[in-house]
Amino acid sequence: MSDWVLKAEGLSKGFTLHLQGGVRIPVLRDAGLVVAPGECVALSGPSGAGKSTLMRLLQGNYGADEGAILICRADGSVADLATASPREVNGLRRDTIGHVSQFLRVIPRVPALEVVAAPLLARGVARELALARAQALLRRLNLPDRLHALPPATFSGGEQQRVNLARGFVADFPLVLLDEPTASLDAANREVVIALIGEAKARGAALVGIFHDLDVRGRVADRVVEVLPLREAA
Ligand SMILES: Nc1ncnc2c1ncn2[C@@H]1O[C@H](COP(=O)(O)OP(=O)(O)OP(=O)(O)O)[C@@H](O)[C@H]1O
Repeated sequence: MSDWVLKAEGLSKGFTLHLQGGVRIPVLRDAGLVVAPGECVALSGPSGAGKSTLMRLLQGNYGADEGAILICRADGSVADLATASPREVNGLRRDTIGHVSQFLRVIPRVPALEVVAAPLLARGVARELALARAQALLRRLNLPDRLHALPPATFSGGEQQRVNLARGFVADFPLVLLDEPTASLDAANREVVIALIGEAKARGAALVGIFHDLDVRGRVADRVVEVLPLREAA
C-alpha cells in the first residue's frame, strides 16, 4: 500500500473576473497537501483564504492552473486529477473520491434511498444489497423510515445533510472529502458522524475536511493544515 492516498503539489489557482475587465484574483499559490491512509486532515484558516477552493480542486470541480493532484486508487494505481480527462475524473469520482458537500444537490423525484445507494449502484453492486446498505446507514443516521422513499427536496436542512452523509459513507472510497459535515446536525447525529469518520480511518481511508465545529474537529482530525490568504502566506 502506498504511504499516501492524496499528494497535491505546487497547486495554484486563481479566478478571472470577466465582468470586471478580466481582473485576476489569485487564491492558491504553490499549495501542497499529503494525506496518508487512515489519516484525517482538517483545513483551517480565515474566511476567504481558499479552503473551499482547495476542496473543489481535490474533487475535480475546478481545474488547477498549475500543479499536480495525485490520487492513489484502491488498486494501487495513481491518477493525476489535475491533468485527468473528463472520463478519468468521472471514474475517480465513482470509485475513489467520496464527497460530502454542505448542501445536498437534490435530484427531482429520486427517493432518498436511491440517492444514497447511487454510488454503490454506479460501481455495479447488486441493487438489493445496495439498497439494504443505504437503508442501514440512513437508519444509523436516525432518518425515519417513512422518509426513505421520498425525494429529499422537502427535507429539513439536517435531514438533507444526513442523506448527503449516508451517500458519502455508503461506499468504501479511499479518499473522502467533507465540507462542514456536521453543520446542520443535532448532538446525537454529530456523534454518528464522528463514529463514521473513525470507521473510515480504521479501514484506511484518507479524509480531508472543513470543520467549523472545533469540538468535532478536535475529535476526528489527526492534523490541522492552515490555508492562509496569499498576502499572509507570501
Ligand atoms: N468562482 C469564483 N470566482 C471568483 N472568485 C472566487 C470564486 N470562488 C472563490 N472565489 C474567491 O476566492 C477566495 C477564496 O474563497 P473560498 O470560498 O475558497 O474561501 P474559504 O476559505 O472557503 O472561505 P469560507 O471559510 O468563508 O468558506 C475568496 O476571496 C473568494 O471570493
